[in-house]
Amino acid sequence: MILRLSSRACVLSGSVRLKSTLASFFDDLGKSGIILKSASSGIFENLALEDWIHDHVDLQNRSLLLLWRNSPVVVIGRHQNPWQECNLPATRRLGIPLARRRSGGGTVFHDFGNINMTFFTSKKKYDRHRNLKVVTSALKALRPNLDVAATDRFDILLNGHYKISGTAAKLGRSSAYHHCTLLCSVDRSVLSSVLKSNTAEVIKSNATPSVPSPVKNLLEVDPTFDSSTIMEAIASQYNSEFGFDSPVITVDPTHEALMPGIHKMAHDLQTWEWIYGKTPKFSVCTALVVDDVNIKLDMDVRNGTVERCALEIPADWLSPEIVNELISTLKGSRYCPNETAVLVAAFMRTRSMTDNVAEKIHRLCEEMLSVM
Ligand SMILES: Nc1ncnc2c1ncn2[C@@H]1O[C@H](COP(=O)(O)OC(=O)CCCC[C@@H]2CCSS2)[C@@H](O)[C@H]1O
Repeated sequence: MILRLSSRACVLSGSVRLKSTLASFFDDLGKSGIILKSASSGIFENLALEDWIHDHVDLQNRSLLLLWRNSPVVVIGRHQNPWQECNLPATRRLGIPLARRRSGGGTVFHDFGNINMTFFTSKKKYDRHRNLKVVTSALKALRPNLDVAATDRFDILLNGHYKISGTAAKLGRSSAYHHCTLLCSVDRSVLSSVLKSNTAEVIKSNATPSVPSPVKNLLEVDPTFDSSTIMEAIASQYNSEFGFDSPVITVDPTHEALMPGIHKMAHDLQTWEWIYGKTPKFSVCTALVVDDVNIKLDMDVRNGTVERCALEIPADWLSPEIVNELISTLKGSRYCPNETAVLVAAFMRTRSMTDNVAEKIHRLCEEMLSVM
């Protein structure tokens, strides 16, 4: 393992034969506080890095701060419903991925203008107020007149009104992490368009709802700010708040030899079963209008899969036999536009039907896909 160390920063890389994993490297380093910066801007790699640290690093005798940034992505909380929280057709159109994290809480948008910080500690030392104090003090050290303060729900507000940081946490048996965002120069128009659900009013569920707030970027109040300087200030404030003297160590979360098992962790976070399938049970009830005909769609979705489906369609528009066959096709399928479109296309190919009926089913299917 190579450790390139300058006065305030170092890079870990594995271009020579590795003798140890990241966890044993930390043990050898013997420091009680460590600051890492991820070399990746991929959300799944970065969430996997959090998981890996949480599962493999000894956090009873050390604390660790991870700094990271992502390319554009919507990140939902562990117990949320993506159809309720974001505009999935808009995210697909814009090519913005959706990720489900392991911590609770609400939905946020990230891009390169957003900094993420993860504070890992033992459960005993878990202290969100103190961590947020690191962030607000770092900002005040850079701009003494800046009005930033943490709230009782662990947001950080700018000028008492605009949210610049949101918090979530995961508490394990003996260790914990608190992670938070910091809005420096995020594209706010993309943020608001992807976080505005197109289907929230047709969904009923007990999933955790987000708490929307007016947001602002730090660079909107001071264009001379830049996110690298802010990250450095947070690192240095972390050292002084907790009495550590760690340099910022850059770590590459794709490095399997350094972090055995991390590839699988990143893979698991990208599966449909995790991102959509972990959605708490929900129902969809909506009125669709096809050819001026009113159709009621009523579904129960469990593990992201259609468990019950009812379609109320006038018998003189589509025969009850064909409607029942269509319902049986949808039952057990993923609540997902691609899978539904493929299943309905196969249904139409394998049944003999007039062109007129095929066109009606096609238009009905288009309407159903618009709520998925
Ligand atoms: N990036 C970012 N930062 C701060 N606030 C945001 C952001 N994106 C959206 N929002 C606003 O917060 C609410 C949701 O607030 P809510 O309080 O419901 O949720 C959160 O704050 C969760 C923060 C999760 C932090 C994790 C850290 C690493 S991975 S994600 C949303 O509707 C917007 O109004």
